[in-house]
Amino acid sequence: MGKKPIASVDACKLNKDVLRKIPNPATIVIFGASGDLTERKLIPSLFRLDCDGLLPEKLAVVGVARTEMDSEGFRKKLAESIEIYSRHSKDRICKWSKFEKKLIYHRADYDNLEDYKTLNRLLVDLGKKQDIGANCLFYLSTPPILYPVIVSKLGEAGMAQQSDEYWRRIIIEKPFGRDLASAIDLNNHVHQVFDESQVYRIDHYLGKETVQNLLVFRFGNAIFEPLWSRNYIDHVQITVSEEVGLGNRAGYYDTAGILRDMFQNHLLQLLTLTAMEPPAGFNATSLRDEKVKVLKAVRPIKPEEVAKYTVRAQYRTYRDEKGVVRGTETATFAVLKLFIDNWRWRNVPFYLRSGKALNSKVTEISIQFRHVPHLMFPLPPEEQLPPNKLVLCLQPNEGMRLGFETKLPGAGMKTRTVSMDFLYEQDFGENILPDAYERLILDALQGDASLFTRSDEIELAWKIIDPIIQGWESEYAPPLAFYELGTCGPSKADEFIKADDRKWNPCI
Ligand SMILES: NC(=O)C1=CN([C@@H]2O[C@H](COP(=O)(O)OP(=O)(O)OC[C@H]3O[C@@H](n4cnc5c(N)ncnc54)[C@H](OP(=O)(O)O)[C@@H]3O)[C@@H](O)[C@H]2O)C=CC1
Ligand SMILES: O=C1O[C@H](COP(=O)(O)O)[C@@H](O)[C@H](O)[C@H]1O
Repeated sequence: MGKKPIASVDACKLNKDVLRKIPNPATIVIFGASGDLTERKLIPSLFRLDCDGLLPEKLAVVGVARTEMDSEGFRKKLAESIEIYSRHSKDRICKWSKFEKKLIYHRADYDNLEDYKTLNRLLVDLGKKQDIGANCLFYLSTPPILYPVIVSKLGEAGMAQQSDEYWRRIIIEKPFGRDLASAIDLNNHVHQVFDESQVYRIDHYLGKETVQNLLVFRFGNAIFEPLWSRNYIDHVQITVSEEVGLGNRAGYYDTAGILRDMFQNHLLQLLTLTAMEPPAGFNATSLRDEKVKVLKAVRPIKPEEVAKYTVRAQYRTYRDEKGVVRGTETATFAVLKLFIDNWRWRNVPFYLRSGKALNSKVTEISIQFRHVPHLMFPLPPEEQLPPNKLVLCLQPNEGMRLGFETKLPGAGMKTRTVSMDFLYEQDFGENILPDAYERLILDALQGDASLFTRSDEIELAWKIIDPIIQGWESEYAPPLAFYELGTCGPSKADEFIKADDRKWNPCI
């Protein structure tokens, strides 16, 4: 269509302008600072925000972990990872020397109160000497088993308390609990120390630009919303396919599996944003209230129904991976068929599908419309025109595609499916999309919890997932299917949707 891309320099400016509201001076304290997430996501995101001038001048980042290291060692380790992982490393590496001065390492044992008191003295010192003040964002980036003890010690050391002059906030990484009971426990635990308004439960999918664009697409345009219901939509497919396998996360993954790792959080979040009613305003309460209504309306799959509504599978070599329990039944691929029992979505199936070690990395939401009610064009008996399809691609080719029928030129009335496409890269330039963590850390510093999950959302999501896990661990479980690495998943998944006279959008 020969779209003219906006020059990427303008796109960068556009992006910065949208986000530009520099937070007040603050210290960010990362627990688990010697770990993978800190190195791969958190520090690179903070660095990029700093490069883009979106962080306050007066800022300190204190990394806390048990590993013996000093601040120099911490900076050196991260500098190496910045070179490897940062998308803009070559252009920006000179800025690193300025940024790294903000990084401080504090060795601590997570259960030692004395270490927290020393940490507190360090924060007070930084606050005074560098004029940062007392605003503090704690980031829990340790294995989840450590969350309760860290929260308790922060409370005991008096570090969670805020005042009219300064704020204290805490970001808690996923997974938030491993079932409903443990999530409630963790919520209760956290609420003994922090008020809900101080708590930011992160689901990095909500920080993805294209996920937020789903809101603009639905509620910033008048033409799609009237079609967005059972009256026009036949079914919805939400797919998160990954090429990566287990990596070095066996300890966590083998006890979690795909439902806890991906469905309880990311896939259900995508479902809520796709299905929710228009919120009255773009603020944390309105958005979260609407998402909660969707989760409440999801028809639970009972343990005895799992064979009817789910597929579970494992990639062929999973059991040979290091750290995996021999003969484990942990699923690395799943399909769920969910229904939302409300006026808008009654009897519209939402097929949720995700898996590891597949043939491509794709995240997309595919809205499949109904067939035309009456076909006036001559077609052989039993044949139908393909229905319209709207695909929202969240990664990697971020954009949207609307498929519709056109007449093939020439004699007769033959048709072909064509599409209208929007690609971020084409309209806004390359490398325009910030990493999800950039957006979310910035939001937390600014006190905007809209893109974080509330305690009731987390608990409702577990209420949907728990009975399925129970069913999978019971006599009602569908047989575990197997699939080869680098394929589209098990044939069982194809049979599952075919039984409903539908087929998967051919993305994976
Ligand atoms: N990595 C990722 O891509 C993602 C991670 N997450 C979540 O973020 C959190 C952090 O992830 P990640 O960085 O990968 O985790 P790591 O396994 O790398 O752990 C982070 C740090 O925690 C400390 N630690 C690890 N195990 C123990 C233990 N048994 N007892 C005490 N301390 C321990 C270690 O530091 P030290 O020994 O120095 O104290 C380690 O460097 C997790 O909750 C994870 O689920 C969420 C989404 C993606
Ligand atoms: O939270 C997680 O997400 C990643 C996938 O995230 P993406 O941004 O790369 O789509 C997944 O690999 C991991 O297992 C899970 O814990």
